Amino acid sequence: MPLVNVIRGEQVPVSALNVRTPVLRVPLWAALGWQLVKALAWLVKTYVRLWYLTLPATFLTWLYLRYGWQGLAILVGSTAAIGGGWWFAHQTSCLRFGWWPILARYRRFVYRRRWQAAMVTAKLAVSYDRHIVIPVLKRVRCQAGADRVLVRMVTGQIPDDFAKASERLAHTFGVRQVKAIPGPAFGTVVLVLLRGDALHRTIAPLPVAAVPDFTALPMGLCEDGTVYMLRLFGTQVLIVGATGSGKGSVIWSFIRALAAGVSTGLVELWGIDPKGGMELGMGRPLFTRFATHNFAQMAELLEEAAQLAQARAARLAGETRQHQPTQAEPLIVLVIDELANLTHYLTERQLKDRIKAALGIVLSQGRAVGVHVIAAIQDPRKEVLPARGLFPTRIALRLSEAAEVDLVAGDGMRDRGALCDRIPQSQPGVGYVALEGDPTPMRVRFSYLTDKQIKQMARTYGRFRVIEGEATEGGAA
Ligand SMILES: Nc1ncnc2c1ncn2[C@@H]1O[C@H](COP(=O)(O)OP(=O)(O)OP(=O)(O)O)[C@@H](O)[C@H]1O
Repeated sequence: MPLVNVIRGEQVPVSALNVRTPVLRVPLWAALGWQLVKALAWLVKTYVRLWYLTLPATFLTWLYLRYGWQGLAILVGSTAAIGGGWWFAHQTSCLRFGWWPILARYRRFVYRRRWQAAMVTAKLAVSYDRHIVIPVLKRVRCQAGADRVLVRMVTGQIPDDFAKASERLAHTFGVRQVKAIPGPAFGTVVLVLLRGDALHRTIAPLPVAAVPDFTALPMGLCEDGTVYMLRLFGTQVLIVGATGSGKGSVIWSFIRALAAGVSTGLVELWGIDPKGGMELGMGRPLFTRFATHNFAQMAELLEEAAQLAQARAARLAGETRQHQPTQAEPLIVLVIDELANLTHYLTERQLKDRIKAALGIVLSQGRAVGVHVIAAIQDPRKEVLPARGLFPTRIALRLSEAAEVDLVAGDGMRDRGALCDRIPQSQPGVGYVALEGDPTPMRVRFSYLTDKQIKQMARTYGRFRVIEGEATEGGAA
């Protein structure tokens, strides 16, 4: 039997004052004296612990007693003037070192008040050896639209326990969403409590970089206000979303990020739009190859891409692990809208098999040799898209069922906060992505290009095209 049991966490007393049946008869004055000493000790402890409240209160009381109301008025006025001056002179530092820390103190106080009840009702309190132990609220940091609460978990808990209770916690603390991410040290978890919504407005098209960075293509905005960058090197991209979820905006944000590369010949876009060119048609001059009606031609296009990937792989084997695009050997990107038309709905069996085989080769061998696929699909089920596992990067937009989320984003992602089935229809272009090195999904909104902006982009950056097998030189649509 261990001498001492170590259980990290905070013990919840049964009540503030515990009275036991006396074993020894203690005189009343001694009992009262002891309680008085305890009360004094508690007062001193609280005074020191809440120094950020007690010290200013002491100072204000002294100021009032010494100088009266004038003293207080001068202090409040000069503090407001300094704060206002700082705000107008340098807003970022004012927020970072002035406002956020003050707000964090206040929020810590608010969370602390509800902490015990929240942990117990969210089933995050642990009962051990007749004691109730709850996670410890360690620190609160505020930032625009979100609070980050560092929590030390009770021994035996893992961040996923908090992820599973995130919805309860969101309701308890009155915030829009709670995300649980592993903390900086073992045994800790960071709860990100999201308040406002940086994504409620449509995101305008982002600037086009003169030379695209294939490791960081700007696509839209993350909910923490940063730009969402997609890494294309080494991956294939699948976009999944119900009808009207904004799959088109992901495709066009992506094409825009590559547009300068298209005009300089560093990138070739090959478009496959089985819906008759409804989606990609507006940007035709950007595409080197384009197939919209003829499925045989789509199969040929995919087979050509597969051969290219195999040839490049054979040539580069042992030389490099990542192909670097040049004008002589550009990066090929197959843009496929409504992939299910090729892999599932197509009735001609032979053609379907050819397409599946070629797609499998491109997806598996093209990643490292500069032959990439970005494909959109509505239905993520395995029978609709058998090659789903060959897309390392998945973008999950609004989905109709909760069960689809893990199919698309990965196991446990819904529990970790990818609430794709909760995205309102009024927010097209909003979805969840996994960022590198972060197991929790990030909510993003992709930039939206109007038809006019797409045509304008095609005129500016379009180069040449081969449509349904016929070559047509020249940029203008
Ligand atoms: N990122 C976005 N920001 C704001 N509005 C958007 C965004 N994306 C799409 N929309 C709006 O939502 C509508 C539907 O979008 P879109 O047609 O791209 O969806 P979809 O997923 O491609 O649908 P479908 O599967 O039917 O083709 C658009 O007409 C547009 O008005």
